[in-house]
Amino acid sequence: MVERGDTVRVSGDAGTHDGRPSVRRVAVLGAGLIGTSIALALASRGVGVLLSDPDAAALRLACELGAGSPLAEGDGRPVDVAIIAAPPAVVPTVLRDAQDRGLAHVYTDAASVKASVVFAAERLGCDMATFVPGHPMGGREKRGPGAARADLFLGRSWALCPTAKADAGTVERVAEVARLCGADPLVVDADAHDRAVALVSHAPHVASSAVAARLLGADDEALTLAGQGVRDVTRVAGGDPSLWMEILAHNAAPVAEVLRAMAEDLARAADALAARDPEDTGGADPVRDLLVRGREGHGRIPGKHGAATLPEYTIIPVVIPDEPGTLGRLFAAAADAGVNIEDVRIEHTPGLPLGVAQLSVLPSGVEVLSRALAADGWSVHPGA
Ligand SMILES: NC(=O)C1=CN([C@@H]2O[C@H](COP(=O)(O)OP(=O)(O)OC[C@H]3O[C@@H](n4cnc5c(N)ncnc54)[C@H](O)[C@@H]3O)[C@@H](O)[C@H]2O)C=CC1
Ligand SMILES: O=C(O)C(=O)Cc1ccc(O)cc1
Repeated sequence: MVERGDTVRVSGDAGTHDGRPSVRRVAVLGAGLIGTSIALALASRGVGVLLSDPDAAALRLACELGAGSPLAEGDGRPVDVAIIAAPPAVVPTVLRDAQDRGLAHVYTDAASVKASVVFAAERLGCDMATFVPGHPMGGREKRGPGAARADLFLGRSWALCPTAKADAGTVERVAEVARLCGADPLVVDADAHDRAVALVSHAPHVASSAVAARLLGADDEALTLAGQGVRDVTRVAGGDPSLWMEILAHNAAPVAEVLRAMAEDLARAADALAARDPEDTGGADPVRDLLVRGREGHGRIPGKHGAATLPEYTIIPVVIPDEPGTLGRLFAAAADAGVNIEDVRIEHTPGLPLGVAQLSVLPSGVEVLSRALAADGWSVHPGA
């Protein structure tokens, strides 16, 4: 039995409840990045998935990817769990509408903010006995079903924020959805959740945007010098501004508090650097203090839970000419070698006729692929 508390890990085996699977059919409302990723993960575990989205193209693509079949084609029987994976502002109305239709026995959502969703759901008269607000802590800076991945939540925490009105058994049911997706369910109070994600997700997103926004005024030469560090720090800034504006507006006060503290650190560092004597190498320094505290803070980020279950890809860099048809030939060569390319990223050097394709493959395929590509005339750099 799950108790509500500040943060409580939910025990249990993946996909079972009292030894029997209790989540066999789900509906996912919102077939974007998160909804389709949840659907793909559940479908891969044998769960029947019905999907809906007001965007017909998103729904079609999600279904084509194997995430499920359209809800409209379902038989009308209530599913075990309905998962609302739509933007935060619409979650309460989607919930109310789904409950009015008797769509499911239990309802959850995936919105990045929780207290405002709970507040609006209660005000709308939603049945809080069957609603367990949730938040999977896996994501990407991309949106839409095309960016979905069945392994998006592997080893991630998945927050569950039931109110005191939640029926016994509902939290277990939603925790099972999280476990079926490979995640680690954690029961946490909605306000505590919002303060936590302000610190570990929402304020970092704004900080990433602040770093990336400085690049707008940079000349091309400066950008040519961009290395992996700035790419890492600004990755999440590539997220959808409309979705993030909604997330930040729904968690405004906790995010503002973290941003103010960051701004103070940065202002102190800037003042100290501006006043710095280049000869002075010792003594107390606000900049050093920030760097030391930063390293300590970084060290506090826990490793991914269950990292052993994550597929580890090896990246094989291949130098490619920047001309039409190159990628097609490269992929065909990989297919001839019988090795699946799990992911690909292209690095271009502006002004150069060459780029680097970073091919992600399972370790078992590295040697076969490297040898086959080299034999086919490609410039391959495994281990680089
Ligand atoms: N992007 C991320 O990395 C993460 C996002 N989330 C949360 O997941 C939710 C979905 O975000 P994403 O999948 O990233 O966005 P997305 O933009 O990829 O997908 C959202 C989907 O919801 C659909 N939608 C809009 N109104 C709807 C309605 N009334 N009923 C059903 N569907 C509707 C849209 O057409 C769209 O296909 C948001 O609440 C977000 O806060 C949670 C964890 C990570
Ligand atoms: O891109 C990443 O690494 C993320 O961590 C994304 C993310 C975005 C929003 C969330 O509510 C949860 C996770």
